[in-house]
Amino acid sequence: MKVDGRHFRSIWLEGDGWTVGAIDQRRLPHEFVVARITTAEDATEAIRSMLVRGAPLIGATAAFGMALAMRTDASDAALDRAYALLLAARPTAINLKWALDEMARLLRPLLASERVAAAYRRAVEIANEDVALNQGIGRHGLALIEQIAAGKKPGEVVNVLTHCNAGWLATVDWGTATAPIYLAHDRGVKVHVWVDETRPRNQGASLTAWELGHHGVPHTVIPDNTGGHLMQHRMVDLAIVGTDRVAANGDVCNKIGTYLKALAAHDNGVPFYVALPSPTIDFSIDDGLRQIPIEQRSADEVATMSGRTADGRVETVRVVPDGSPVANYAFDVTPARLVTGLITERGLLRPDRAALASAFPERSAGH
Ligand SMILES: CSC[C@H]1O[C@H](OP(=O)(O)O)[C@H](O)[C@@H]1O
Repeated sequence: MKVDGRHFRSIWLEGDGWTVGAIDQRRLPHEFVVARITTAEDATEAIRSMLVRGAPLIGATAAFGMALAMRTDASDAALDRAYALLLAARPTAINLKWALDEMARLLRPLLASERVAAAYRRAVEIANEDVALNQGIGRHGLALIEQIAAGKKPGEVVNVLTHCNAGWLATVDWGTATAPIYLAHDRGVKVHVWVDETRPRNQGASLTAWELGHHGVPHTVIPDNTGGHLMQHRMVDLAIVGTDRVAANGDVCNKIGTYLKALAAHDNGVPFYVALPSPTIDFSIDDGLRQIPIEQRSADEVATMSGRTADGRVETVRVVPDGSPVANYAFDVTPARLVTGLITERGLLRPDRAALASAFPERSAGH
């Protein structure tokens, strides 16, 4: 999407044909810094440190990480080492394993001499496919927003609430939850976005607000605990969030706090949609609450905050007493019963196994 009028993706193959560029999301919104990823170890650290984050982008980064690994050493042992290294970077987003499996399935049968070119070709394909999948999600989600807009009085806006960042920064481009929003905005539909700040890493305040601002989409950043109040006062027409893994029964794993938003939406009759590309579906599990691993991240992410000082410096300060224990669960699971529908590249689906298997038979086969 656009940054100061210039088109960017979140990750790309550089002109030298082998190094990988990526926006360092840890520096946003105060600094726009491009990182160079030149090894599988770099790619692993980029995922682990959240230089890149968001399920589809994590997958694309891992695919490039495998290509970088093959460039260094295309042996079977090196392939297995790179797969294991990248897989261990973060546990929850299923797109990471999906992308690694795609790469391994392609590379294992090849001669070592064929692997580098094939790996880069597939990594670029995975990135390009993600963009196309998100555009499909955008088209299907647009219909929801247009349907709500049709019921509004002239001049009234469609108020959408979103949690965390499932924008173009969480994918290669367009985003998942934001794709319908960008399309609606670009078509002149009056849309406004309530942006949950999303503690503790503030992906909403730092990333979603930054993206929407650069695209000119009206938005308001709100503390995480505000959404229920807005829903009680009919100030939210629709909630759209992303996801890191959807179980075959329609349970949705997403950023911590999503479950609480879904409860508030259910209690107030607000449609609660989850946007996802099909690589985010895990057909191997049918109970999200019990089977999806929830990442626990460092205490520092909760105990400290970073921001820009009045004189323009970016500083980090401690906001929790020294010695106070901290728990930092990065995700939670929203049961399918609280999800109105899934917005996928193949349409709007009920959050259940039958609908998912019918829409994606090629992926559900064997599970
Ligand atoms: C389109 S996937 C976005 C998804 O990923 C985020 O997690 P993180 O920032 O920790 O990678 C969050 O759960 C988003 O909804």
